[in-house]
Amino acid sequence: MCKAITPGIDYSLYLVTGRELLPEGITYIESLKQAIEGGVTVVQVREKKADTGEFLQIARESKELCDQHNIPLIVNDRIDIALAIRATGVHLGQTDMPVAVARSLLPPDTIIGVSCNTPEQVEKAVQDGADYVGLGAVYGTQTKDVSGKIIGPRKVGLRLEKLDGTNVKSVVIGGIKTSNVLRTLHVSVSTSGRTVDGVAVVSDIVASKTPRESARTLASLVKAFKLASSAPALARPFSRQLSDSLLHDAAALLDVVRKHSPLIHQITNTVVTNQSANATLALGASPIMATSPYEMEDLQKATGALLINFGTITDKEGMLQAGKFANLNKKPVVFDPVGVGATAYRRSTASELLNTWQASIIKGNAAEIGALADSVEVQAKGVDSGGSFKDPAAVIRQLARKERCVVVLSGVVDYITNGEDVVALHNGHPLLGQITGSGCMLGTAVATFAAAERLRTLESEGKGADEEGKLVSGDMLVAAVGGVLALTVASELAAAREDVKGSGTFLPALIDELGKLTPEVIASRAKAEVFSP
Ligand SMILES: Cc1ncc(COP(=O)(O)OP(=O)(O)O)c(N)n1
Ligand SMILES: Cc1ncsc1CCOP(=O)(O)O
Repeated sequence: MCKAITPGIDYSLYLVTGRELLPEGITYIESLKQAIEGGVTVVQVREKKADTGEFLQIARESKELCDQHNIPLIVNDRIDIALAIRATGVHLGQTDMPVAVARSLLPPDTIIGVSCNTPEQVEKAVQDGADYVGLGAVYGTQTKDVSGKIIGPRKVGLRLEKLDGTNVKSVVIGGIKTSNVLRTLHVSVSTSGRTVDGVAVVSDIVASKTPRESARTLASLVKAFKLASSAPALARPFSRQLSDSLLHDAAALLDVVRKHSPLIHQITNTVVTNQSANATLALGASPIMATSPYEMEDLQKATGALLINFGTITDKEGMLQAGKFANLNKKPVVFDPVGVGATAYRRSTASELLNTWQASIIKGNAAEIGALADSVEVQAKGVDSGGSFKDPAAVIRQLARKERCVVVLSGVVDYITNGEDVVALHNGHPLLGQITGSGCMLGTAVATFAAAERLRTLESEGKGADEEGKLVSGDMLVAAVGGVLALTVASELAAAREDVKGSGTFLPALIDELGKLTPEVIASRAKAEVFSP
């Protein structure tokens, strides 16, 4: 449909009003004024209970205030009110007036936004000529009944894909707040790399006693995210020489581990807890194996990184809380979805965990990675993997893009990707496959190196201007390469020892060799191949 060119609205922080949520002691207009002063970039007047006269009055007052601050005003549902106050736009739901009818009634340059819950609704909104779409509900919320309509942050990208090749803008809505806005923006990306233009918020601003500060915090996080994501991507075009520098950087992290001895918080399975804690100590870090949800808020302030391994899922609430607070404190989160393909409960738990927090690195064997990537090529045998992929690089790249994190595929050859470059590591000894928990120790080593990489970045580069907009500092590809090399190189050294006669003597020797490793030994023994897309 042919329509006027969209004037440049800044959708970064889109306030949807909600008078019923105002705290005692603050008027609607005062709250709106403070929100605008705090950095709201567009306002929608949403009145679900007011009669026409009252709605008109509120809309008029809102328009006057918005005009004073040069902020566009959108009216929810009501074309007549939008016309009466000469609003910048209207926002229409799926059961409201069709876009074409609204457009025929409104001045030609009026902005029309449409609520979309499904990808098909986005497709239709585009065809109908919407200027922007409100995608939601992303999370549950008390502000509106969204039962049966919660998308989850990891599914926003599927809706954004429908905007490819168009100039239609998008905001996410539903349960967005200061504590989840960075994670929501980070994961709301289509496979083509399209991100949302802004976040729409009701309660986190309107129900606040200090709406100016609430809006300021949200606005600053959205701005910081945009700054961080517009920074040039990893400036490490791969060549043989650069792969050497990657290996060197990865190996050097061992010295950072030994210097800082970061606390590595591990919620892991009962089979391997002790051995993973010993591996952490041997590398030079400090293990803490706490599982209670009640201590996660405090703990994540002190940790260097978090490992969540759900081999025996007895403490799901602890896993949910730990990851949430690790994200809030910008600590790396390594997820080891042990046996995820084996049961429906594991699959739904993995989904719940990944919807609640952002993993920095996902590590799994072929069956686990296959299950998360929705591939049926490799099947699980209990928690073990029953084979390998024809094109492992393609599978992990796709998963890394979908989950917006680094992915480690463990096996005879270990593959690691950030969604673009893939590193294949050919280190390791077959005895690793003959002891229980070697995969879990790999997760421990990766988490330890992730903590070191974060510390190295903060130490060497300080808090860069774009740091506020990132979920975690540092290059998690380098961290994952370092962690995998540490364990696999140590396994080769352990297996070569004369006192190692089989898997029984191999495990203590492995712990010893982890303790004796040096960055030089890791770098000199690393056998790596790097593939760029
Ligand atoms: C920006 C934005 N997105 C979605 C909505 C929801 O609109 P709708 O589906 O029409 O539901 P109500 O808001 O009318 O209850 C919105 N208002 N704004
Ligand atoms: C209007 C609307 N549409 C989908 S969710 C929602 C309410 C969002 O409110 P909050 O930001 O308080 O979760």
